[in-house]
Amino acid sequence: MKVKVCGTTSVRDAVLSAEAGADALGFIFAPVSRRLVTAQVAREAGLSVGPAVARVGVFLNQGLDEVLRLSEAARVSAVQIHGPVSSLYLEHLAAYYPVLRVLRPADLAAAQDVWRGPGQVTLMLDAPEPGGGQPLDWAGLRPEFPVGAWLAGGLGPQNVAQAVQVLRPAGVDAVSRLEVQPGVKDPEAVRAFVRAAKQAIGQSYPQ
Ligand SMILES: O=C(O)c1ccccc1NCC(=O)[C@H](O)[C@H](O)COP(=O)(O)O
Repeated sequence: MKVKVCGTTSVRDAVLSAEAGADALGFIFAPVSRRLVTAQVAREAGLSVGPAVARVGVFLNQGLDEVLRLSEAARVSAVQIHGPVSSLYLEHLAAYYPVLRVLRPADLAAAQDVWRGPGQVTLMLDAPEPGGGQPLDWAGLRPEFPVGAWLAGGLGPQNVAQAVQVLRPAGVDAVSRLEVQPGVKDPEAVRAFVRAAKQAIGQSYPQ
């Protein structure tokens, strides 16, 4: 199971998350976000942690040209796509980058746009408001939670172990419970989140 720390806006926070053991850092390029980062800062932050840590560009309702341009400029290693997009959009993007496709649980059944062709598209289930800190109903989601999917939505140091035990996601992602203010990490919360998530792996997955 992978652990992603999202909403990275500085070199300091990138290094902090990497040293805490995060497998992936999220850089949000959606203009509506309070954690918006420039491609230049994301690139510097990504370079500061080295190639073992995935650098994920996060997008919401943005066109392909913009996603590809910003991803190239920031030198990300994967992209995360929120909002309605077509299967053609995902197909195109997956030719360039591994894709984390974010859906709300309500959209899961009708998700026709999850790409199943060549290229890597991984599902992530998140709350309706990205970065809003609202946990999903893990028990209710259990029967339909897709194997290999990631989980986000209101995860933090206090609850990530329980979420992992219930759903056994392939990855977890969090932002708002790891901050002192939007876009600024709380070092203790980041360390505790990564530690709790990694400990939960040992207790929740068959060896
Ligand atoms: O966090 C944002 O501001 C944001 C804005 C627009 C699109 C995506 C955004 N965040 C994406 C993430 O990956 C968050 O980590 C995920 O939604 C979970 O957030 P939280 O519930 O606050 O942990």
